[in-house]
Amino acid sequence: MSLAGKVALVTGAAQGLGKAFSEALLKRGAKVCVTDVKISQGEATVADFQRQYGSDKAMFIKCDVASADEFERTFKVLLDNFGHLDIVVNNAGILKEHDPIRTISVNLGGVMTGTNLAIKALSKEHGGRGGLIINIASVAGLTAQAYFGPAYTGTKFGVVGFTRCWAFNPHIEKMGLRFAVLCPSFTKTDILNSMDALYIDDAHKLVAQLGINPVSTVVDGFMELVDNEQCNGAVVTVTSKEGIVYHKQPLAPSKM
Ligand SMILES: NC(=O)c1ccc[n+]([C@@H]2O[C@H](COP(=O)([O-])OP(=O)(O)OC[C@H]3O[C@@H](n4cnc5c(N)ncnc54)[C@H](O)[C@@H]3O)[C@@H](O)[C@H]2O)c1
Ligand SMILES: CCCCC/C=C\C=C\[C@H](O)C/C=C\C/C=C\CCCC(=O)O
Repeated sequence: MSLAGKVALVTGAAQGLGKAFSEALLKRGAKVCVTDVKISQGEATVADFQRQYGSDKAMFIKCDVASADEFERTFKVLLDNFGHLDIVVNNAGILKEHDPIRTISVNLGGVMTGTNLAIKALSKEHGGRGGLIINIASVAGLTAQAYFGPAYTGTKFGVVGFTRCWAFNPHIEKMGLRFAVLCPSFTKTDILNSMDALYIDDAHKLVAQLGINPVSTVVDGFMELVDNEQCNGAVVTVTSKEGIVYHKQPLAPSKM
């Protein structure tokens, strides 16, 4: 499916998975707004994208997802430049167990703020064209591990619950919105370099036991969610053992 004419915003996209998701969307014809706290790396990523895909296809905006004001300004600048928005990917995340409050502000607060702003910008009830909100959690958001960060795990469980709850909202259909959650297992990115020393050895042991995703497989899982237009509220894991798998909520939501 072509994404020509679509506009996407991806948070934490200067490097790693966010950069790879952005490039996958660009390859399919979308325009992408790359946002990140890392200014020089974000600008370099966008310069590279502009060389490959066209100067009008990508832009960079510095945005700390933990700052509601900065995030709101980012949506405004994006809409002023690209005119509309169709896909929001709340990807920015950190793994810093020594700072649980910052972990909550970025991993969960950032996803909540980004989702709420996306609902306003995309909703047909607010003058938008409808669209897709993909929130990036982790397998650690579905299954807690014995030797993996509790604060990180708590925020990722939060991302899954928050996003599923929005997907079940009865007004979503008339708003023209679709929600999805991507839950990768260990993936080869720089996030390991930012991990607390306390967890590095255990992370390496888990990786040796369970394997590690190449970024490309996680991108396949991401594009599966972009393309599965019939599916609202999908939660998909990407693991090296099982590949891309859809997960139902353990108990169905109650009906009125
Ligand atoms: N790599 C993995 O093993 C793995 C597995 C499951 C889920 N994830 C999730 O995928 C997402 C991307 O991780 P990654 O592996 O690409 O990590 P990464 O560290 O390579 O990239 C994360 C990006 O987010 C940015 N960022 C950090 N704090 C930010 C903030 N406050 N505002 C805006 N941007 C910010 C960083 O500058 C960086 O560019 C994260 O949410 C992470 O939890 C990663
Ligand atoms: C080279 C090591 C890379 C380490 C990446 C660092 C952080 C990863 C964060 C992920 O969100 C956590 C992922 C997995 C949680 C732990 C184990 C689950 C394993 C499930 C499985 O693959 O079967």
